[in-house]
Amino acid sequence: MSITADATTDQSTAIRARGVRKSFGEGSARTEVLHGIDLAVAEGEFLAIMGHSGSGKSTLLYCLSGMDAVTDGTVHVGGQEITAMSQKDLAAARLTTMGFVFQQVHLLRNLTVLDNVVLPGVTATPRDRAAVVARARGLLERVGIGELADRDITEASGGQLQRAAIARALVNRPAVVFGDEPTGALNATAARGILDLLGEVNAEGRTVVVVTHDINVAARTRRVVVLRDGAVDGDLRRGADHDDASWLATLGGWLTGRGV
Ligand SMILES: Nc1ncnc2c1ncn2[C@@H]1O[C@H](COP(=O)(O)OP(=O)(O)OP(=O)(O)O)[C@@H](O)[C@H]1O
Repeated sequence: MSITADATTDQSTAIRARGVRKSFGEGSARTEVLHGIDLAVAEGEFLAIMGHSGSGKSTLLYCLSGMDAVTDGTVHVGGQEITAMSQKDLAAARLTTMGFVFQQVHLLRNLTVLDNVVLPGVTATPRDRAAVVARARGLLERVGIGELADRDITEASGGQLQRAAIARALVNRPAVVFGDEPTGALNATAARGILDLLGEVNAEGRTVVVVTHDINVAARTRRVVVLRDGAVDGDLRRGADHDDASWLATLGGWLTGRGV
């Protein structure tokens, strides 16, 4: 894998975006959606990206995770410049160092719950199938759906499927987990379970970055970045003196002040 060294990116910085611009379309239809984003996310941080619909949250998440190419600027993940990687190296880096949880779970309908979790594991380490299967079963137990492992995914509820998606995201032990509205399709009880899990994922040292419209999701994180029209409009961290209630209240007032 080609690695572009970056002496100015601290090893403890999980994600570093510099001057990230993203445009869609060609010619007169070309629109710039991200206008030069600078953002550093420390290892182990739990960050929410908020902002109005269309402000560029998902686009930023996709640029930070290499799911989408930037138009200009650089992104480093774990000290490696993903914006300088070949498609092949980027695919390998995404598979082994990043996990993804989306609003709509993209599980394969013709596979069992277990096989969906196993798939990215055996793709990363094809000769390790037995170990991957054992790890996948352990993860399904951990996310509370061990009994569904050998079932068809059509037999699982939305909340159970999202738990499976988290297990799948963790199977290669990624340093960073990205979530795009991970609770957006769930009822309040199922959403709370998923947020508890993401909190645990973060507590075990993984960096977690979620895009959300929901203050209850943001209140679980320790830092909230607000985007407005493709630029960073605010960056708030939970203070050491904040308990859950005062952090939620502070966040609510701060977001209201930004019109979010
Ligand atoms: N593939 C694409 N092609 C063209 N335009 C796009 C594409 N993806 C996003 N956009 C545009 O970029 C802008 C930002 O979209 P994005 O989905 O990042 O916003 P968002 O803040 O995540 O919105 P939402 O909260 O509604 O999901 C929007 O105007 C959207 O129409």
